[in-house]
Amino acid sequence: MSEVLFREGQIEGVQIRPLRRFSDARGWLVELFRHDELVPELYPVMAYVSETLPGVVRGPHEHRDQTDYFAFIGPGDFKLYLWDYRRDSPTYLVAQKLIVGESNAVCVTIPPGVVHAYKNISDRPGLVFNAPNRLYAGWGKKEKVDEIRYEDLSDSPFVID
Ligand SMILES: Cc1cn([C@H]2C[C@H](O)[C@@H](COP(=O)(O)OP(=O)(O)O[C@H]3O[C@H](C)C(=O)[C@H](O)[C@H]3O)O2)c(=O)[nH]c1=O
Repeated sequence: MSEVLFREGQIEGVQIRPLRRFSDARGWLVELFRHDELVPELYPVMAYVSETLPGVVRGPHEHRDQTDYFAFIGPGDFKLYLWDYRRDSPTYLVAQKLIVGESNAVCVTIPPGVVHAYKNISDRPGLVFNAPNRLYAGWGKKEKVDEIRYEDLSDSPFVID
């Protein structure tokens, strides 16, 4: 599989939007998503938060049908890796990397077929919020999970540096 070669660029259909931190004497507040800023197809149907320990990577994964809506707001900074693996995409085989989180609070929508992973590059546990447009394992958790996992692929083209 290592013969797959990616070039760096911006991936079609991935949206990266800054999140505004409303800070005051009490602390801060960040809006995570609003239906008036999303197309209906991307309206979240569930949300979860995960903690990732320093130096740890989650992914690479892709979804067949689900769009992920990640919000990286801290604590912690992450290196986010994206690889366009959609044969019908104008940016097929484009890879994109960015630093997100405490130092760059953003939300990122990742369409199906875009392989993704993130690594906590901080020296403390980091949090990531996700509000996807599909239910994990379907209604009542009775369906197959919509994900293709590449973590254990030998000679993987999805390189985490
Ligand atoms: C996503 C999810 C997971 N789980 C359970 C299943 C496992 O027992 C446990 C950890 O889930 P998983 O191993 O799938 O987590 P990661 O492999 O780190 O995947 C995560 O990070 C990568 C980068 C992603 O893109 C995924 O969307 C995100 O789930 O939580 C649930 O019960 N509900 C959920 O919605």
